[in-house]
Amino acid sequence: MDLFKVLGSGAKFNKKRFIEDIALFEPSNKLRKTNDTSDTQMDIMQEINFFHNSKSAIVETLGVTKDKKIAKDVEKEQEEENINSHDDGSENEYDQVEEEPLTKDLNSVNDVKLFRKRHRIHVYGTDVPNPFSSFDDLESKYDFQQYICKNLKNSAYEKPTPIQMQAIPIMIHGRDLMAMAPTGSGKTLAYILPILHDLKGPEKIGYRALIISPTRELAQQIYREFKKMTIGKKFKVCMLTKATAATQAQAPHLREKFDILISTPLRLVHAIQQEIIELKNVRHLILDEADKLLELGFLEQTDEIFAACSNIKLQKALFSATFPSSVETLANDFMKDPIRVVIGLKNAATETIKQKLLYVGQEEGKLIAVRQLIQEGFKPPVLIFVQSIERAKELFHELIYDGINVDVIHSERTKAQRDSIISNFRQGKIWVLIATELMARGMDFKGVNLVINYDFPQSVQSYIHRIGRTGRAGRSGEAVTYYTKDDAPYLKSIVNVMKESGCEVPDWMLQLKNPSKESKQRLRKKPIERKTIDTRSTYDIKKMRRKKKIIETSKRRKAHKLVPASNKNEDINKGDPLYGGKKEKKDKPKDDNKSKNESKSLLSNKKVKQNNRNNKDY
Ligand SMILES: Nc1ncnc2c1ncn2[C@@H]1O[C@H](COP(=O)(O)OP(=O)(O)OP(=O)(O)O)[C@@H](O)[C@H]1O
Repeated sequence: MDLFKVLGSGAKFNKKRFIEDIALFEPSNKLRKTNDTSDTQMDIMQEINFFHNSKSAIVETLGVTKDKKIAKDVEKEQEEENINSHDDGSENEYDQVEEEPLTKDLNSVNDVKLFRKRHRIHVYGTDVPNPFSSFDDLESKYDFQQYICKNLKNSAYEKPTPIQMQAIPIMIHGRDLMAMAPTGSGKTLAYILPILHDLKGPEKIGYRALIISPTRELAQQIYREFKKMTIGKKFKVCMLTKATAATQAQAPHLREKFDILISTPLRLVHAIQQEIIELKNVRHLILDEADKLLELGFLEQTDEIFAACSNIKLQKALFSATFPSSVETLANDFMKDPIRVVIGLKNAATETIKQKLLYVGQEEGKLIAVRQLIQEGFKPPVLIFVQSIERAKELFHELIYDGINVDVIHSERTKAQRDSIISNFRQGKIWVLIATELMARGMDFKGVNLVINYDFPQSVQSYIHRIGRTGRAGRSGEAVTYYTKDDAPYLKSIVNVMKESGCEVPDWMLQLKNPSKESKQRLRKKPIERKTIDTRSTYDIKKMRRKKKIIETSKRRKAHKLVPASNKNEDINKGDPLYGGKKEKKDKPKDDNKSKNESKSLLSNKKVKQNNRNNKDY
């Protein structure tokens, strides 16, 4: 078999020119056919069918209709469906058999065990409350208020997703929770519903629930979800912005009117330090994208927020699609008798995403591959991830002349620009959106068909979250990751994720060496240096560079006075509008009620510091 054909599918390359690169990837033993059969994929897909799609839909998702065995299975399934369907419109037997445990009360230990197994719910901890199986249970078993059930019905969600089935009862029972579930599997609703149930109604005693998100864009999305779910109840939900903080600073009496607060860490810390926000009544503290918020760069701020939440009855819940083991250890340290829930496999990609790795030779090959895709025709919307703001701008300047509706989003764009881009992308006005890591976490763009990792991701976690912008809520999606010979040492990390999520991976890739811990850490700290994305003449490039250098030097001079050194390279941090602002003098908030247990600082813990230094999973 021609190895280069395998490596270069999707882009045209000069084989002679890349002869050295080919040698780089050629394994010593002969290529063998992949071991991954479509059967295995099908089994996995059926097991993780969170949104209860039919078998034929799964086949469509996998794109394996040509596989004879599966095609036969589908045919059989359809035949069975036809046989079992009744003219009177009653449910067919096939559905009843499949759905039996879903509609049954989960009374016995065995029922619960079977139910969890079927939905790939893994629980760790003591006295774990039973999951629930249908949204009707919320009203009948847990006494949820009418308005919540009505809003749920209006959202047209038929059934809870596995994370909702298990996380909601845990939160209702007041337990601390660490919840890990795939991207796009409904984690937001899994914490919104129990919070609303517990708060009952507006109380005018100040914030009682606090949700922290690493980016302003995700915070806005969460805010919208809360607004949707609180229709019919006069809850006051606040998204902390410069404007809302200023209003509350000027009119302290307004603060008590609010019930729920959503914020990015920096914005909130700023408000705490200025004594604009009181968190002593907060009963629910949620960290969305918790592993990001517990990483160095955010940890200091998260710690300060924890310290300000002084209520002894504080319930802490962490949600993410990924939890490196170091973060899990840290979380275990500050949570009280927590329950850990894992849906499916730990740190895995969503299985409805068809993942591909594409060898592009040199940097220039990436642009060729993108242009080829454009020429061949693609199905928008498409998200393209690059590793830096600079490269996002460069790629944008290249693609703007390609006759497609393309835009670029990163933290250097104004808030108004970012809001308008997100809205236009959602409405389909932008076909291709070039983005930095800022967009990788939590953003719910329902119809994204394709994610392109133009630049190889700096960690497995980044890969999982980036590609997780497609294939959401049970939909299918595609993700392509371009790689050059510089990325080759890290390839195996992504191959492992692909393999685990049931994607076909050629045998030679499976035989690659895993990158060392040290090299993974190095990559995480600093991206690979790459050639500028530019097809202009050398003369033009030099001229531009000179101009840019002058502008940058002047900018740097100004910024140096303002930006805290620790945050300079964190694009995701810049998502917080406070980023780049003057760092406030740190006065810990005064908290007379603070219990010994609750005031334990995350940073004062030696083990925590060590864990953060040895972030092993990257
Ligand atoms: N029970 C449900 N049935 C169908 N769709 C649902 C259900 N619950 C939530 N959704 C939808 O699924 C989509 C993904 O939800 P959400 O954004 O909460 O995912 P997530 O798990 O937080 O993903 P990420 O890890 O990327 O942040 C949303 O569009 C949401 O409206």
